[in-house]
Amino acid sequence: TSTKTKIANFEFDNCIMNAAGVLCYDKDELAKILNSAAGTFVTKTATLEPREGNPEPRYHDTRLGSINSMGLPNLGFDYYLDYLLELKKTHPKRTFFFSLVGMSQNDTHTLLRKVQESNFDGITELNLSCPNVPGKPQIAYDLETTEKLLTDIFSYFKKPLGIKLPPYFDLVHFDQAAAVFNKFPLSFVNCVNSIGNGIIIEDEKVVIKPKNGFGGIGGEYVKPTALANVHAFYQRLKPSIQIIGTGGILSGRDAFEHILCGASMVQIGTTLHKEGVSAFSRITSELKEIMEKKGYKSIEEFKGKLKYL
Ligand SMILES: C=Cc1c(C(=O)O)[nH]c(=O)[nH]c1=O
Repeated sequence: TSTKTKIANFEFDNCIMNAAGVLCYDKDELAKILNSAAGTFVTKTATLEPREGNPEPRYHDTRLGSINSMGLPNLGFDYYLDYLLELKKTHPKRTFFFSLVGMSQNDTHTLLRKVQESNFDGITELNLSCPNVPGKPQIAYDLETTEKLLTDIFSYFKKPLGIKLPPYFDLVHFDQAAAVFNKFPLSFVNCVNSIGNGIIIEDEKVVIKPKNGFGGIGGEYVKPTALANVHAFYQRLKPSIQIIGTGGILSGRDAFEHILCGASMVQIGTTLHKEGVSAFSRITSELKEIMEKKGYKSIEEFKGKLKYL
């Protein structure tokens, strides 16, 4: 039984990895994932210049998940590119994900042109769904802007590229979004980013400082929405655009459900933040156990095979 997978024609020994933003801020954190049971890693979403992010407290775990309004703190594009190029020398056979977004469309083009011209030969994940930069709407909720951005990007960007999406909640929005994405040579869509702008309260107070306590929700709260987005896009997108499933994965069972809905790779966020990298080996062995019980030798045998009543 193997949990190996392929994304953009790259092979990974394991279809389980981290979600951008969790345990991927610097080289030390990324090295922990590199040396864990995870199949690969994605960096914290990088912007052109380093960012401090929002005032703390800006992350809070709850029994059922998490809330965050980090505000895109990161060490800047060059830091992550340098590390990724270093890894080409020390780990030439491995493929990694580089998450990025500009604070403006121009910045996004500057970043992607830098990637295009660099020796980075992994996979780029363009984050179209950060819910926590005050004054900046989530790009992917504006399909006209998204289409224009992708049109411009694919006029010069020729390396593997996927997009990180916010959750959609309306079947017509799935149709409209899929119609846009199907126009482009995307390697994947990653569903879903945190559910934007929830509130968690303890006693009479919010638990995070930014935005009067409004923040992105992750964990058990979001699995039904994550599974629906994975499956909706799996049903609607052309086969060349794969699905990465993110959201509410605490166990091998949850990973199994994401793959059943059509995911070719699954990403762990809140659970990784709570448990650390041992979550990767635990979830992988739980998934393998389920596959063995059901007689599945590879994830291809049940990927997308969700049954209807
Ligand atoms: C990249 C910004 C994001 C952040 C953040 O840095 O606040 N939090 C999320 O839950 N998702 C994001 O995409």
